[in-house]
Amino acid sequence: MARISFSFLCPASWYFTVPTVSPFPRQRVAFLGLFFISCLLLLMLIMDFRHWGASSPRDRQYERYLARVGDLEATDTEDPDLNYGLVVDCGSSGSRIFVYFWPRHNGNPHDLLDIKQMRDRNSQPVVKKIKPGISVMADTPEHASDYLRPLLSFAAAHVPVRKHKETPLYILCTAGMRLLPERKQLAILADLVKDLPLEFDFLFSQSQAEVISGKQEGVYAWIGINFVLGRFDHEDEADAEAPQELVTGRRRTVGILDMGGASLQIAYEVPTSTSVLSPQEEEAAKILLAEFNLGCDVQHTEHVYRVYVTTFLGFGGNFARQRYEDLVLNETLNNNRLLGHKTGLSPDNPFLDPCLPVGLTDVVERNSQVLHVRGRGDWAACGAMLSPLLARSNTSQASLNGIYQSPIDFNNSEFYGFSEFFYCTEDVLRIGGRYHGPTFAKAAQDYCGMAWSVLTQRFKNGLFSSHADEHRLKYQCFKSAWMYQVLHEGFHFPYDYPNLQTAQLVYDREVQWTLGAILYKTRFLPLRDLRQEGVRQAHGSWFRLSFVYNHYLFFACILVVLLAIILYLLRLRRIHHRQTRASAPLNLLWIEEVAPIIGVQVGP
Ligand SMILES: Nc1nc2c(ncn2[C@@H]2O[C@H](COP(=O)(O)OP(=O)(O)OP(=O)(O)O)[C@@H](O)[C@H]2O)c(=O)[nH]1
Repeated sequence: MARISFSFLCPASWYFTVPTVSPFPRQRVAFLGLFFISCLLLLMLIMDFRHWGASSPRDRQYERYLARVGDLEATDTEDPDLNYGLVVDCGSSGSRIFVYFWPRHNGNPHDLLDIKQMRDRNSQPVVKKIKPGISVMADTPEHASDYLRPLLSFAAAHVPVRKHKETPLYILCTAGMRLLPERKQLAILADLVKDLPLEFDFLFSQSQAEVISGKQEGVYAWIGINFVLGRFDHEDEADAEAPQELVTGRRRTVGILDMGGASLQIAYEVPTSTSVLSPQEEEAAKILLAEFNLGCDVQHTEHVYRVYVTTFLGFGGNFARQRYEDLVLNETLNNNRLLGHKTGLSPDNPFLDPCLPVGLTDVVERNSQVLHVRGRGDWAACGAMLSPLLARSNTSQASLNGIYQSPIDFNNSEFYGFSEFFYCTEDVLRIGGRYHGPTFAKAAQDYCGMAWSVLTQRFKNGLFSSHADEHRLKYQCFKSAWMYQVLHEGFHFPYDYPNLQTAQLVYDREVQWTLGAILYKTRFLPLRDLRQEGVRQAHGSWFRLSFVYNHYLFFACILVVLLAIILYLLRLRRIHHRQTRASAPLNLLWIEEVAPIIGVQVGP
């Protein structure tokens, strides 16, 4: 048995033997070896391609952590690769501008743009708020652009000037404007479209200034929070932070409750097949369902979401108070007329309002009618008085205003409450975060029962949140009772529902519907980036797959070449053996022929 050493290829100890009895098996072994190694390499290549662009779950979690930390840092305005976008939220109680930015799209068509709120040099979010709402310009629409100027000047000072031209500006108006006649809405928007481009260089056209529907507002809020929570990530089960959150291969999304000054929104994802409905309910459900694709391409159907979304105009905290005052004024004056009373007609005979803190005095005026009120801070009585304002119907499938509500699985769901849901729990009660019905009710009841003089003293002593103002103090009792009624009586949330978080910041990001709006409006931008990238790489794509780019391919080539050399050497050796055997008789012949001539003796 001959031993063939491959020491020129491998370390000295890496040698193996091949029988030399027959050259055929030896060659077969070599071929088998080549085949085996090639398969191995192919497998490695396939695995490498599968994971191309994807990192391990641990890496992903670490990347997410880093991204969250990065979110808190000042935005690098020197970075030429950053894009910016502006959203003005023109609400009923005020207007705010949010400045967002995002780096180039990462190239994965499954991902949305990584949009974040811009932070200034001091790492503070770039946001500015003004009061009152834009609807105050209803009678002087020609000055609407003057009203918004402070907000846009503020944004212009933060976004790098070289980026202004490519920075989209969206002016989106909500319930305050919705309540105006259409003619007045259009006059305000027309003034913005005409005058703002004269002064500011942002990317802005007529379609970018609009009064959005409550349904849109709800969907945007839903998109915003689910994006911040990473619920649109489509990952392997092993990658999920909480694997039970995964439903049919994607993460379970959270629902939202958003109570503004004038309107209220609820939105949550519903399964494609809901329980059996009557034809009328089926019809109602269709109107209240929004189906949309967050993918950058219509073909990416894994980004299609079906969301139940409803808006209730007049159910926001401030507007609900107005409706309540209307109700109280009308009922009191009617009773006065019928019973000959004089309740509320003078300060010394006020209407005792259970929804105001004890001792707080106020005057309600409607047209020429006046009602004097004084708080008596009775949480239970306040709740009872609010009940008619919920306008519920008798069916259990309906929520506020008798509107059909898609079933919520209260044992397997998660909700976030924004705006008034957060302010009511946090500003003065300081129990924002995880909501617990009985705890909230107790704290709100205690607040209502406090004397107004005590509350104002506590306010002066700075015992409440820095966001709390006198308006909050005054209406906290009413708003907390309203929020409680809406949640439990209107939307049928169990009193001990454990999965509601009230929030303004999530992972230190301010979660507003405006974030969802810009995500939705820029959802096709990744497609544009991907196309550009595609064109750029058209020539380089083969090169990307070449051995210079992929080290497995590089090693594969080297091994193939080396194996080819080995085979060649084996073949040479075989030929050499054959020749040696064939030349042996010749040698003998040569000896026989030549020996006599030169006198050599052959043999014994
Ligand atoms: N504590 C606190 N209260 C706020 C803040 N912003 C607004 N509010 C108050 O919360 C109430 C509701 O305001 P928003 O949530 O901004 O609602 P809006 O956008 O004006 O109302 P809609 O047009 O119905 O969406 C108002 O009474 C505001 O005065 C804030 O940042 N902190």
